[in-house]
Amino acid sequence: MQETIVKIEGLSHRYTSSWAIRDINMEIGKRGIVGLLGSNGAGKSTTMNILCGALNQTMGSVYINGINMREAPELAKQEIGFLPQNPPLYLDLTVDEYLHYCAGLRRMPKDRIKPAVKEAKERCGVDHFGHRLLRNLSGGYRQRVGIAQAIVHRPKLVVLDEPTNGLDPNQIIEVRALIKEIAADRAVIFSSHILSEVQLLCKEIKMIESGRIVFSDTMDAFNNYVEPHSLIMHMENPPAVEEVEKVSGVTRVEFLTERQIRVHFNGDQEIAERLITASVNKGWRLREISLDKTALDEIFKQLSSKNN
Ligand SMILES: Nc1ncnc2c1ncn2[C@@H]1O[C@H](COP(=O)(O)OP(=O)(O)OP(=O)(O)O)[C@@H](O)[C@H]1O
Repeated sequence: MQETIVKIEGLSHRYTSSWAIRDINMEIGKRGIVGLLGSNGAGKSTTMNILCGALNQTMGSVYINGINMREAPELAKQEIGFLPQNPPLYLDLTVDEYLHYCAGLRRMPKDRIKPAVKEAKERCGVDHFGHRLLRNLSGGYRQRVGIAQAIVHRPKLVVLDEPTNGLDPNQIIEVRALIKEIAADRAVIFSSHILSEVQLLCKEIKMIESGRIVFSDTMDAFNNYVEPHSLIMHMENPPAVEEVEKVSGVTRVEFLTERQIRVHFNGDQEIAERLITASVNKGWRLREISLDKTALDEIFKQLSSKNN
């Protein structure tokens, strides 16, 4: 494995009586985008807030580039850029004023702030908005400024908590491209509750459910793991179960309604073609065939319960 920028050991946090996250361990390399995927309330924000020093954990340790966040928070925070779920944008400041202020907060030497703000604005595509008040920017551009404040001090790690939330589809595409670009020379942690978003952006995935890491591997490994192994067929003239089971690759068939069946299969997804051919040849009058999307939710549930 490449050198690590983040090491988390036995991290647990309790807000009141119940645990929000429990015994989280992870290591993150110095380059590329790692996706933190989990449903609402799974514990993503809690983990990221602790990681960035915005929240003190109940138990466990966080090391950023070898620096213990609890013991030397100011030093550790210099290595991190953070875009929280609700970015702290001061709407009465201009983009320039805001980014200067953020660079100052990160203890950048005064003479380095101006060029750093210029570079961050250019990278995030907001250089022509330097004098504009944040309140007069669209949601997509505000988010770009949010990302600019996260990279202005040239941190080695950028943490983005649901950065595409609330953006329209075009803005999402733009922000995604920007995230890819800034990950070229540093580590980015990207959280989302949308699987497809993580699949598009990330090389590695950590899945968190009910406060625990339930999957941690490469995106390829995850995709192999969660590939659907069943599909749904809707037919006007469905045959007996045994007829469908004769199609090569089919392992099990179950009736969901009078005209709808779930077909479990092994291996290749060309099974759909073979089922369509069988249907045409044998007059099953197929109306619809689709990969079983509920199967994915099922896998998420299994992953969570296995690890609880
Ligand atoms: N300030 C708080 N006080 C008490 N409980 C909290 C607080 N913040 C979060 N929680 C609880 O901790 C658990 C984890 O929440 P967290 O916000 O980390 O999840 P999340 O995965 O980021 O979800 P979301 O995407 O909805 O923000 C949830 O059960 C949540 O209700």
